[in-house]
Amino acid sequence: MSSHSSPFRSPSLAEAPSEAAPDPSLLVRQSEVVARLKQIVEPVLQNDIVSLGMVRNLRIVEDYVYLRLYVGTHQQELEAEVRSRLSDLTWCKKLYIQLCTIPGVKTTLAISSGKGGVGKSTVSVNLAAALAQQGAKVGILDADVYGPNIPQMLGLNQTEVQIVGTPAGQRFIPLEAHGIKVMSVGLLAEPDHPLAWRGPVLHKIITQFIQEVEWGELDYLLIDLPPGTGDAQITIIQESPIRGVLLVTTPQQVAVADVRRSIHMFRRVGVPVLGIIENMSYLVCGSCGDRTPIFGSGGGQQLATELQAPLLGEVPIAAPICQGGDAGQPIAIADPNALASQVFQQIAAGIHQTFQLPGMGN
Ligand SMILES: Nc1ncnc2c1ncn2[C@@H]1O[C@H](COP(=O)(O)OP(=O)(O)OP(=O)(O)O)[C@@H](O)[C@H]1O
Repeated sequence: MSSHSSPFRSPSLAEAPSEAAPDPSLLVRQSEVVARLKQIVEPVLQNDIVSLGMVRNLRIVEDYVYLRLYVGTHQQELEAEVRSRLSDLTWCKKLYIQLCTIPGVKTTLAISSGKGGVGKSTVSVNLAAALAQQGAKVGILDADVYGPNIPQMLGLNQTEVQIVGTPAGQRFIPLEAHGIKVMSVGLLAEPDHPLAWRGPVLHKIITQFIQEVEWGELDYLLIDLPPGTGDAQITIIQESPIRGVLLVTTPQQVAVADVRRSIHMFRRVGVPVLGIIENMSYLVCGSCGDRTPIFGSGGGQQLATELQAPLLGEVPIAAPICQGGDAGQPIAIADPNALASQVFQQIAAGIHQTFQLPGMGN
């Protein structure tokens, strides 16, 4: 990950402006606030919290400053630092900071794709497995409301979700398979009934998912997003402290065009794009080992170059990957020496290197 240009860049912090022309004095105030926030450096990534997408929804209304601070559970002291940095703004009468965190979770990453069927869930479970094999505590939140198939891919399709009462309210207890904790929208649906949630119901269920799962302590939570750039994706992105997104694509031009749209959406809302994973990149010949790019070649690399997002790995197309998904045994676990498993291990190692979580032997 480190060999490419940084995925962390300054987003536009303000919410979409209203129709009316912006008040020039508020713009001055906004730039004063942003300048101060940009002085706060996150120690591991060595970048400022604005460029890292940790501050979003900045709003200034007269003498009030409102912002959302997106942090991991080990970074909550940043709130005090933000308060202290903004304390000398003489005009600021009140500072509202909404801390956006998931209890117990250090680093939340999203797995996204521009379109369905490119292997986003396959990548999520195998990457989770590879991270767990490298010693991390990992969970997957399957938020793909249109096709929640993570439980099946981990062999959990017939399992019921437990709900417990806690002093903070009711909580879902995640399931566990292969050492990975799992919560899925699919586990709440009747078997064989489509999830037809819309609008406010969808928003409420997603928000509940993010806030009401008893994860315990996790180094990484991978959120499997629905494909595309619709309401469901935006809600999840707004409600969760996503530190970065991994975009899955296949080499075809149609898939690549959709990923391009997704990348623009993430950057617009200020979520860093950590990189691209190209799936079904090539078929390896069983006898001679030659690689055939059956869906075309170079799509992932082309995007990486054009959009300055690193190409993190190229996963081959192989029957055992599909069979492993159907059988609830991800290839990274069933056959750690397979070429695809090695690609997932490399991507997982890059993630560890980037986030260097405390308590993980760094
Ligand atoms: N590299 C691969 N080699 C062989 N089969 C694969 C590979 N990647 C994914 N598949 C298979 O392709 C199908 C679609 O994969 P998957 O469900 O992971 O895609 P998805 O992007 O999550 O789809 P959706 O968003 O529509 O749920 C599955 O049957 C899966 O096993």
